[in-house]
Amino acid sequence: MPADESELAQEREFLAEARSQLGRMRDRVAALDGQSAGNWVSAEILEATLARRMEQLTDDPDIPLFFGRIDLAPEAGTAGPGETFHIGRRHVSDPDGEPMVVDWRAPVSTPFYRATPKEPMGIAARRRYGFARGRLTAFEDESLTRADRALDGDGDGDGARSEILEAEIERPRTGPMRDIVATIQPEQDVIVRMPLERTLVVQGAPGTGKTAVGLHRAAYLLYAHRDQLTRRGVLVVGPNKSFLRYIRDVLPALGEIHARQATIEEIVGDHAPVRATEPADVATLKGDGRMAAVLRRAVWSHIGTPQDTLVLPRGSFRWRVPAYEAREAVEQIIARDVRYALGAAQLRHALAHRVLVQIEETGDALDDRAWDVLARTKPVRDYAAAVWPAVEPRRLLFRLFSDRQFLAECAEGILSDAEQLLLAWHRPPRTPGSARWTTADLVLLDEIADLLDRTESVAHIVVDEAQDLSAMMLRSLGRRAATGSLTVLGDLAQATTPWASSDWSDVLDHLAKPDGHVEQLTAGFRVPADVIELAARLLPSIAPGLEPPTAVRRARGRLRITAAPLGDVLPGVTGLEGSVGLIVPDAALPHVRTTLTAVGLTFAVVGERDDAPGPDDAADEDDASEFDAHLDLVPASLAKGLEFDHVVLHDPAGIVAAEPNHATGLRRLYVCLTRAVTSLVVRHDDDLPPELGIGHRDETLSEAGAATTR
Ligand SMILES: Nc1ncnc2c1ncn2[C@@H]1O[C@H](COP(=O)(O)OP(=O)(O)OP(=O)(O)O)[C@@H](O)[C@H]1O
Repeated sequence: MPADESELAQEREFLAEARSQLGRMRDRVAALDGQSAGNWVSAEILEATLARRMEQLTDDPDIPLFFGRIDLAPEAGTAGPGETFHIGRRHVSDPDGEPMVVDWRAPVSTPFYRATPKEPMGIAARRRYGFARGRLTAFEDESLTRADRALDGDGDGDGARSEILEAEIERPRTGPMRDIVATIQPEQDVIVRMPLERTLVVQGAPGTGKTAVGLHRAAYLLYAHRDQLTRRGVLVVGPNKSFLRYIRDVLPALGEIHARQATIEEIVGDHAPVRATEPADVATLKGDGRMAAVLRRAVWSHIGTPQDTLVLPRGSFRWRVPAYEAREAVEQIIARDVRYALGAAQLRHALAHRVLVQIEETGDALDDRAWDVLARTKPVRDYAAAVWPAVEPRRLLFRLFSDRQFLAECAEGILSDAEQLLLAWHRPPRTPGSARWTTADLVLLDEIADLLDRTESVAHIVVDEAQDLSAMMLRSLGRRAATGSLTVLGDLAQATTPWASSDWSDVLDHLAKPDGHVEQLTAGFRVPADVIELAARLLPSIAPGLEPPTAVRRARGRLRITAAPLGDVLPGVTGLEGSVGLIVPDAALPHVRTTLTAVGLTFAVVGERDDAPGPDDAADEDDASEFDAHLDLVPASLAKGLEFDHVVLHDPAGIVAAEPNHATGLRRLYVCLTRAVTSLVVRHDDDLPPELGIGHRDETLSEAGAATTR
């Protein structure tokens, strides 16, 4: 048997042994009894821990148990080889507790991702494994010792190109997003393993792995700070529900099921259901950071100045707190800058305390309970409520939008008259209950709720496509990470909302994390060079300071620009291996759907399930996803974050025109152009936007209907 063959056989044996040890670990956990804990609380915790452990130990035969190996450099003065570690998705140990596979997140695994010949990090060699359906089929060794590499003639390089890595990068895409745990690149790994306390922004061009890195960072943090993060929570925020369905398998595949994945609408959705949309200028103003000051004023404007004496009858006595003392108490509480609702409670206690002191002066000794009892008496409650009335978020926002005088008082010096006019309802609903709230309203309700009562903070939030969030949306996330940190992912060139950010330091300010810092990713793992080159022509118009990604895919891709009818273009694409996305202007969806049906193609429509009747969760728990279809029909507004092996982009001019202004339209087009992994067909009837620099429609048309084919 050749050396490689016998080595492969040994590795297969090792894999089989590791699998059986994983089975043993699982059996052991299954035999443990959660009820053996001392009391019901610890029993419940133990049962949950055991259940999680069982999930982590589940062996999926299609998922390789390990994907890499590092051979430590022998210690100085020792003769034999150094220790070796197999790196995998989870830890597997033998019956003596010795590790057979180490978790990719363990510190010992770091050199697998980061070591280079220049910085070998104590390892002599790195091995990568090739798998086909869970079966080990190949391995590839890379020496990191200078002596070996000098013999190969590349002693100073940063690392050899790995065929296994390339195969992974080039693999045809099918189904929802997958993890990249076997091939995380050094600059990505640095971000993944940043300390938990660090809030960071990851700016990166399309396909540079921002989403992948953000999710792996969540998995890493859950591993490195297991107790804290499972107790306090991890939140992954995505731009829409179909995107969340696209990424939902990544964390579970990494053994992590305890992160909540939600859209911003879902996060603020507890306050009221969204029942309306509104013009972009109104929504933009509602998302402006100045609204925070308006709302603060609106909430605190409720506090009145005590004018009367509080009279508290108790037995045959009538205790009194004069108005000036009550005023003093109110001022002191306001100066403490507490939340509004807490302030109300403190006022009750301050008034009660003044009564308590008078009672004690008569020689009666009272304890703290008496203080509480006094604070809860009706005269104290009524007096405090009159001075510091309860505020309900919906009622307050209802009043702000329907009472011009009140709005003017709250917005004076903050919003112009024209802006106030924009906010005011012209035909106010009759009651707060009948108001048709918009998403921007819900975000304002969330701000009000936080002015009243502190919002609970989770330990870490990963926010994707963050460039699209308004200042007020960012504030709502920032407050949910007030005692935690965030990983903010985005690309300013892909900003497509009217309220989007154009500067990451503003984003950090709105998140209340001004010390956060910005990392950049530049290597593009998705979009082939020819497609990037086309999309990058838009950059000077949409984001002058930003660079296109550097394509790491070896294939330059296929790019075709044609005016041939859609029905003629599609059959040539749908027959190809890998997923196909047909991206169309939202308004063209019904018409294109009819065309697809007419030519007999089977397809799924991205986002369609969001409109389906019934509870959202039912749709989400349903296993099938639109991303399991071979052909997806994608409204341009939902293309962000997705990728397909082959993309047909229908009617670019229509995609641009659908946005409120040309710059946003071009950014939407940039997003749509950068979804392709292997091939892109741009199909158009109208002239292409001049920024693409392709010239007139006639020039792009060849007789065959495919002028630009590379
Ligand atoms: N290190 C890597 N190894 C292999 N594939 C990778 C790597 N990094 C990223 N990818 C792949 O590149 C593709 C793009 O990644 P991802 O969607 O995370 O990029 P993005 O920067 O979020 O893109 P966009 O800005 O378009 O949302 C995915 O298929 C991902 O699996």
